[in-house]
Amino acid sequence: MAFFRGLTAVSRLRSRVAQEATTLGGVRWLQMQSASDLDLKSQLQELIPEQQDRLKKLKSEHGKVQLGNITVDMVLGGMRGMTGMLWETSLLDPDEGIRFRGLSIPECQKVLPTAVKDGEPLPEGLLWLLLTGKVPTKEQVDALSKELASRSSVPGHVYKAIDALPVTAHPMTQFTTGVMALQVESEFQKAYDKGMSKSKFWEPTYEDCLNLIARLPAVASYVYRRIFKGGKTIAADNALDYAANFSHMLGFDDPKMLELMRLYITIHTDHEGGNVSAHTGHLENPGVSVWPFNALGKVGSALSDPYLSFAAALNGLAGPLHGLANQEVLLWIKSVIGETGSDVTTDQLREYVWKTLKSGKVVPGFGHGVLRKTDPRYTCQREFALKYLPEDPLFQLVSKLYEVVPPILTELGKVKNPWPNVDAHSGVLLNHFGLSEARYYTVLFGVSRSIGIGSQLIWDRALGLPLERPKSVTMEWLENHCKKVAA
Ligand SMILES: CC(=O)SCCNC(=O)CCNC(=O)[C@H](O)C(C)(C)COP(=O)(O)OP(=O)(O)OC[C@H]1O[C@@H](n2cnc3c(N)ncnc32)[C@H](O)[C@@H]1OP(=O)(O)O
Ligand SMILES: O=C([O-])CC(=O)C(=O)O
Repeated sequence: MAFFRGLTAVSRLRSRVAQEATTLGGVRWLQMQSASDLDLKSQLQELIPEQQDRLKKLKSEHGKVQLGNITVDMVLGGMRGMTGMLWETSLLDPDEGIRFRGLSIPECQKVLPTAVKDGEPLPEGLLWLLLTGKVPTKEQVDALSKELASRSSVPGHVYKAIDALPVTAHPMTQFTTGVMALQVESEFQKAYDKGMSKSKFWEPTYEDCLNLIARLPAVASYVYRRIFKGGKTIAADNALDYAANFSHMLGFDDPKMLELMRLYITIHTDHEGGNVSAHTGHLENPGVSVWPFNALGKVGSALSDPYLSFAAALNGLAGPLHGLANQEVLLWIKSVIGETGSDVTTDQLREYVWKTLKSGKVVPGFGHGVLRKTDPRYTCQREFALKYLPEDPLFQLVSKLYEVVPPILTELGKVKNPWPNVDAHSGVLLNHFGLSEARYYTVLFGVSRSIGIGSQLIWDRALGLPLERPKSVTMEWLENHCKKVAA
């Protein structure tokens, strides 16, 4: 395939000194040298007018082209298979999995800058890629690391807001409260209140999103240390990259754990637009708010600022069928061991899976709303485990589950995808390096997802995407409609 042949040429391309642009598989590879090329916002400034024209042309020339039929099943089935929104930063193929601006996870691992030789991609590089569609140079990624560090200071009232909650509150509740408290500094809200013109909305959105992404590791690690380490916080080391600094503030400095955090933050960022958290953030619904901040949605249900939107997204992520599944997987694995002992046989495992299903529960970490094969985010975490922790007993149990669970789910006859998803693997990796508090895991997912949701939010504003408001109908309406169609 031309795209893969193109990829082998990427390293040659990237080593060229002269400015050069080629189009490969929808991604434009660009090697640049000037100082302003290191500034992400300047890059966007250049890209936005051409993308606005592209959207205008698409609308005017192809606005009436049909994308498929909507069936009653789709309306009743959570809109599965219904193409209904624009999401530029990533696209999910049911068999191949996610592509970030056209690049699969293995391709990102090949071309995105790393902190160590042959290491995992730096999440700053993925942020750059999601926002611009271009693979950044190491210099661009380093500049973005510095920029995020310079934006990372968290106002004291945020910690006070978190401290107002009982320490027993779920980490996601504490984290979302912190995000809502950050909202009082929203640049978008200030600009909107001053009457800023719509054409400029993307700029304060950019400021808010970058500030939000930059500040989340400090808020998230505060929550972790408050709940699990007696409130003893660790100061940031702003010389480190984004993921390494986050790991450091959590209390984990093992170089392998830093690599894991870089991989973890990179792969959880974005999963096209229809997943619960991304879609919720896109809808920007300030109705999903957390006491005592529920009076803050004054910018209105359309154009809620990035903090409000992201807090709403986090509330969706906190559901056990979505992001909370990473917590559920590790707790489930530990409950298997608690019941059967650490040398679990295949038969015992099979029995436990059936017991879970018969009690009316799902097997966490398996199945997906869109994917129909093993999640490539699972596969890359498995490769990480094979490299760094092949002897870990929980990793071996996860490997055994890969053999045991899919045939059982297939036997049920109703599960569309029996294969493991991203959440089936993440917990055992974190647990290996000492981050064993499963209840915290979804917070890590949330920090990462800010990168995808934030990137798309900036493009939502740059492209002037409209308020989202699909039509709903009643059962009676559907029955009458079907009668008319049959007549
Ligand atoms: C980051 C992420 O969000 S990845 C997903 C994380 N979530 C999990 O791992 C939780 C376990 N998995 C699930 O519950 C589901 O597979 C979901 C929620 C991810 C997808 O749900 P759907 O799109 O409805 O899946 P699907 O169409 O295959 O469901 C059909 C039936 O199979 C069931 N099913 C699907 N996966 C599983 C599973 N892992 N265990 C048991 N039953 C399952 C569904 O509950 C549904 O049953 P029902 O008809 O009695 O209601
Ligand atoms: O795509 C989905 O529906 C769920 C998912 O895997 C994610 O959001 O990462």
